[in-house]
Amino acid sequence: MENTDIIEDTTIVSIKSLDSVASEVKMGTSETTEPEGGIQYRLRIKNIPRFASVKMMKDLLAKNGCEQVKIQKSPKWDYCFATLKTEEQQLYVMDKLKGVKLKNKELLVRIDNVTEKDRQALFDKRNNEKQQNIEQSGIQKSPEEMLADQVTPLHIYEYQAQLELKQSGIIKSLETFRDKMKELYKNQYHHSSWLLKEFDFKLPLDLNPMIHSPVLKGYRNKCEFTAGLNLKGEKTVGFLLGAYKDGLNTVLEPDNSIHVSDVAKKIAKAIQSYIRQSLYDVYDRRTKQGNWRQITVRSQQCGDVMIIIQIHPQGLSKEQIDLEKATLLEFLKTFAKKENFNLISLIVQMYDGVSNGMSEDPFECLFGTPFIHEEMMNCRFRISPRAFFQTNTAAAELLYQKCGNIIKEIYESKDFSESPTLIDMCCGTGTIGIALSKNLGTIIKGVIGIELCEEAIEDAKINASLNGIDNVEYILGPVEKNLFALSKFNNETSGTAVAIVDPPRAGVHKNVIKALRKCRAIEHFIYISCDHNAAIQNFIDICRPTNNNFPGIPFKPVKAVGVDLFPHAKHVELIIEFCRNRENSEIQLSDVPRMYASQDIESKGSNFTI
Ligand SMILES: C[S@@+](CC[C@H](N)C(=O)[O-])C[C@H]1O[C@@H](n2cnc3c(N)ncnc32)[C@H](O)[C@@H]1O
Repeated sequence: MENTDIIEDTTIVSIKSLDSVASEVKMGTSETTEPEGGIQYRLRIKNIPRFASVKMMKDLLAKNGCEQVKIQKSPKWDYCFATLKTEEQQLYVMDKLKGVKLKNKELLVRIDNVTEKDRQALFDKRNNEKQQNIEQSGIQKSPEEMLADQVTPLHIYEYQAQLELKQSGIIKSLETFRDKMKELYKNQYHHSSWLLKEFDFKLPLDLNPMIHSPVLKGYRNKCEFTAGLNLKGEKTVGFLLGAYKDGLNTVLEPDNSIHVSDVAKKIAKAIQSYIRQSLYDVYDRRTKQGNWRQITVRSQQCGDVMIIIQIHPQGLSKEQIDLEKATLLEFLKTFAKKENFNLISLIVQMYDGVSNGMSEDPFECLFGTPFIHEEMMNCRFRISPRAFFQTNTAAAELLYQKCGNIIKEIYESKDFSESPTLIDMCCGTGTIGIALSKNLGTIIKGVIGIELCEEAIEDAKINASLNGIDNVEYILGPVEKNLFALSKFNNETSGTAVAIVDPPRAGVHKNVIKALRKCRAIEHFIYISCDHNAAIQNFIDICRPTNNNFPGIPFKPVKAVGVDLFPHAKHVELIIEFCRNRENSEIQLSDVPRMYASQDIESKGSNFTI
């Protein structure tokens, strides 16, 4: 639900001391403690490329003896902020960055401290600006309509029109991809006849009609609600209207949110009434006061419900916290019984940091098990609180089935001497590998899953045995750092492999694409993207001509299909099947469609633009 452009690294603020100066600098180790005196010791680091990521800046600082500094950077900025806990640390970092260059440009570092008063004034200014913009736009919308536009921006369209909009978004991304490929293959038409083929929409692949979501209302199995104040100043559990960065801090109930399930709405309302009677305030992100922060409800298709309540412990004694937990537990157990839902897991997280969302702080399970289950594709999956699970189970089932059908078609249509190993990259709780292994039988020889989230990997291991899949291996860590899982297939005897890459919105690191290209055992793979626009660069790198940076035989796209997991919202999942592009003989003139044939292919191709 959150929408933040600013990528913020919220890890602890501490500096590794490399010399005697540093050893005098005593660093705190917890990000969660507020800076002394309400001052944020901030450095503005200028002269950096816009594309520099938080990680790149962190690595640069670490290389210069400053480790784990909190960095804020938006992809649009040619600067970033580094926040330190004390003035000493600030001066230390400033000193260390003197004369340091990034991409041949010397960094410009200046102190840009923020006091609590400044921060609140900025918040108020943005809030006023936002209100003025709304007034000036002349569009009179109720707060409920504004919230609906924000969380389900396509809600005003009929479902068919929503699908058409999403399909045209996919076409646009694929056209951008196609145009870029044409540029890259400009003088190498003999390697890219696939770009000349005209499929539907003049795209160089078959784009199938969108697969609809079988459920249009209340489909989300996970909702993150904020505890805050509504427009009347009453404690409310629901969605934040607008974004905090715009100075907005109002929370509205999810009653009219079409994608929220009935059970999640009921739970939000019940916890709201509980909080309204509580002596403790909701957490105010402007003043950083208050206790009730966030309520996450996971309500699975199979009936399992998990509730996670996040509380800021400030001002509360241990006795008060214990009493609150016990009262909450009784309240929610009774409520679940009365409303007849299956409360499987009630979890509390105490979190005193300033960032929003789920933190790394521990969870305490007050009731039931620290996980729930979901059922799909004839399988049962355990899901831990931090593990990713597709938010629309019924539509995710269609997504996985489609991937299964693609693999089935590939391996049944050709005479493959042996079944491939399925490499499930970014496997979450192991859903795709396990579901396909179980449903495709001997077509899949075994599964290797790679995933960043430790809890998800633990779930995946349990899920494999829950579903009787034994030929599995799970690797914990970022895919880009575990590429041995692919390179080990370069051995002649290691057999064949098929990969499914299902990364988060930004796509995968380019080293993953390079490794896929270099992996001799992979002839086909499937890329599932939940942000086709952001994935274009990955698609380009998958198919670009071979060079020193991108070795290996390039792939070409074969077919694509959108699967709508998010009715009323803008996102859509896009599946693209890629296969190795083994053409290396010059294409025949007769292969060139008429629109290109008029150009002089024989004239060395240098002017020939595909
Ligand atoms: C879109 S989800 C897909 C999960 C799974 N395939 C499914 O369908 O449930 C992306 C997953 O990638 C994981 N992830 C994010 N960055 C990663 C990385 N660099 N390496 C490995 N996994 C990553 C996330 O934790 C998340 O579980």
